[in-house]
Amino acid sequence: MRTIEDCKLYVITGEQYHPGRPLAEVMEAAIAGGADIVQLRDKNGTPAERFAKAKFLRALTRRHGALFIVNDDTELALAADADGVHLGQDDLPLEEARRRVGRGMLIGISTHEIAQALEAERAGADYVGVGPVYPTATKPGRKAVTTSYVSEAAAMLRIPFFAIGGIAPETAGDVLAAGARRLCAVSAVVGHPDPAAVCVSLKRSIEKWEALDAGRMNGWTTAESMETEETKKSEKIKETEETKVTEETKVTEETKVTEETEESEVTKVTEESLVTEECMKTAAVVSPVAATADGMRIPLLLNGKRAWSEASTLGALATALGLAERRVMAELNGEAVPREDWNTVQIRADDRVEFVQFVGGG
Ligand SMILES: Cc1ncc(COP(=O)(O)OP(=O)(O)O)c(N)n1
Ligand SMILES: Cc1nc(C(=O)O)sc1CCOP(=O)(O)O
Ligand SMILES: [Mg+2]
Repeated sequence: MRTIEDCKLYVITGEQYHPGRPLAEVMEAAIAGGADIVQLRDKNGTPAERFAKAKFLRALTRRHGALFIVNDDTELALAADADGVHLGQDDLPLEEARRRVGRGMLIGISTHEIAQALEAERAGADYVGVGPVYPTATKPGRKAVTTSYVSEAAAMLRIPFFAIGGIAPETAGDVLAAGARRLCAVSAVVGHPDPAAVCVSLKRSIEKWEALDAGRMNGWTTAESMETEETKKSEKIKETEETKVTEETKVTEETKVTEETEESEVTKVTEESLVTEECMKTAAVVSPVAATADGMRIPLLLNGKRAWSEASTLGALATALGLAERRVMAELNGEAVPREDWNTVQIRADDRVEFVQFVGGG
């Protein structure tokens, strides 16, 4: 059976979004498209109706190896043999819910700010919802937390979190760029004529970011591994550097050759050429795997790669990367920033920073 860590796409029922279309058909399509978790959220049904739906969804999810969570109601979760229960800030307190459902059942908690999420983690929640990221008709009147809360959650939580509220194929990219790796949706999936296709699209977006993470973990040196590196004998380090030619670096070499033969004036600085191990020694920029929960690092996209920066200005970041004296240009969110402004331009969460270096030309 799937564990909560395995689960990336979470779909919640919302029968108001598919009038005339059976719950069974919609949720089966969502699972077929890749939903890993299904939650029964039914605010209007009678107890008997809710029990019947819960029993049905339990059987459906079990058949497909997906998890089944009941919203709000620990008794219904137990009666239906669900995998877990989801509780909001105004629902049953987590400690009481744990007492009722025992250790074997998952408990998820809705959170709308980082303090609530850290408290849920401390109190033993198995996962948290982080939202609503965007305003949503499914939860009217609740203020959007925006992607900055997603970034905080990504930097500070150890337990899995699901970004929720206005999640759709159109918004998923920004939410994933902010650091979410798990998404939860209602209307975009169940209100769509083709719920399976929406799930496939959301799942692909998540997997794309996971693949980027994996590439980064191979390509980046973490603070911890730097220490290990430094204890190695210098010959050994040299030997490793000579033999460590990854597919990625090969591609970079090929790209460089092509660009040089085409005599292009500028080329985007690659991670390999700029964010070297020397840079990493400053620990001002660390890979996601080395990020700690001190909350002081700014999440950003550095030359297209996710990074956490302790530097708060473009100038400090360039210095930390060893680029301050090099012939490079800086772009912040697609706009070139003159070098004389680097030290005054602040870096904010989710900024896109590109360092671009001159090659050849006049
Ligand atoms: C995964 C997930 N996250 C958040 C919620 C919202 O729970 P809550 O704040 O209790 O609001 P209601 O859903 O009960 O209206 C959720 N259900 N699931
Ligand atoms: C049920 C719920 N809880 C939220 C929270 O932030 O806690 S947002 C939400 C509704 C999500 O619906 P949709 O995908 O249609 O926007
Ligand atoms: Mg609730």
